[in-house]
Amino acid sequence: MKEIKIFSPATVANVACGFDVLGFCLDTIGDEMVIRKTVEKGIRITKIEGHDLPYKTEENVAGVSALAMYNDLLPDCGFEIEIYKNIKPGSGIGSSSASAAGSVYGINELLGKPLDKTKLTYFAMKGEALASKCEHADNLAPAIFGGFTLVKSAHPLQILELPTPSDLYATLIHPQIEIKTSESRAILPKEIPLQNAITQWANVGSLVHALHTSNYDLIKDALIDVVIEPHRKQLIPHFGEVKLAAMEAGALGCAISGSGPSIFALSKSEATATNVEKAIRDVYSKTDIKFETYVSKINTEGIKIL
Ligand SMILES: Nc1ncnc2c1ncn2[C@@H]1O[C@H](COP(=O)(O)OP(=O)(O)OP(=O)(O)O)[C@@H](O)[C@H]1O
Ligand SMILES: N[C@@H](CCO)C(=O)O
Repeated sequence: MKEIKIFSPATVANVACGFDVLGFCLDTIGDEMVIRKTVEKGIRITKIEGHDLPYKTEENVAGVSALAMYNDLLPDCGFEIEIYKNIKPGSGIGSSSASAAGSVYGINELLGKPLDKTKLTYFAMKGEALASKCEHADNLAPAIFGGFTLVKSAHPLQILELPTPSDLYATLIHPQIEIKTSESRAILPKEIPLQNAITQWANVGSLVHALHTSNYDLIKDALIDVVIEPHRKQLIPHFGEVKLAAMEAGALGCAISGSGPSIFALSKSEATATNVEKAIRDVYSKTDIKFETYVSKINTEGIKIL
């Protein structure tokens, strides 16, 4: 195989209580990428459509992750990468992760799959670090493994795949403002009160248990973030109103997606997720901020070949 075309999905990191460890994969939103073997050695980005991003290999997350893998495997060929970007950079739904994960996934396929998914995530983290100024895998792991994932440890990298209850649907609203992950990390406190830590780790444990047992009431109780949301919510206009509208429309929970500005809600059934979409659209329709909304099944497959 000389060339491969892939779909690299958008993802929701943190899932309310699991800052930097939990994430899930979306179905209907994602980038496409073409990866091609070349005689000329090295990694080149030859085409980017959809958004204005750097072509220089060392300045694009797709190039940085691909180069890290390439320098480790030292294959007897080079690779060209084309990026067809649908996920707006700085959206909070894993735009940088989709590129960082997509390039290593594609190269691995073209080389006959020498690496497992954890090793792919490891190299993708090198690219993700360019965007967020730190190596974290909570968007990358769900993009590569699919479904819900928990990053047990980033160094050494250990990823747990969690089950996806079959009736769970996500609703997303993406206000068209850009929040850089590096900036929304910079405003976070370095220390947190012990009582908040206790509440948060109880919620993470409960959410993991709820996913294993398809306990939707417990999902609702656990989708609460007392550590990060209080600091980041002021970066997102109308966050409180969106959350209230989503909960009144029947969502199990509603929180900031990744580092924002996107906001996600989880619901039991597609019909409820669609009602939630309507309710949160109504909030932003009354403002002059442009926005997009999506309803998505949880994507249990992750990145796939088209
Ligand atoms: N291939 C790429 N795709 C997306 N962003 C890229 C890419 N290469 C470099 N970047 C840079 O990364 C930054 C966007 O990444 P960032 O992590 O801030 O947003 P995000 O991935 O949408 O958010 P989140 O990680 O919270 O979901 C922008 O500064 C962008 O220029
Ligand atoms: N866990 C990360 C996800 C965004 O890349 C954050 O919230 O900063």
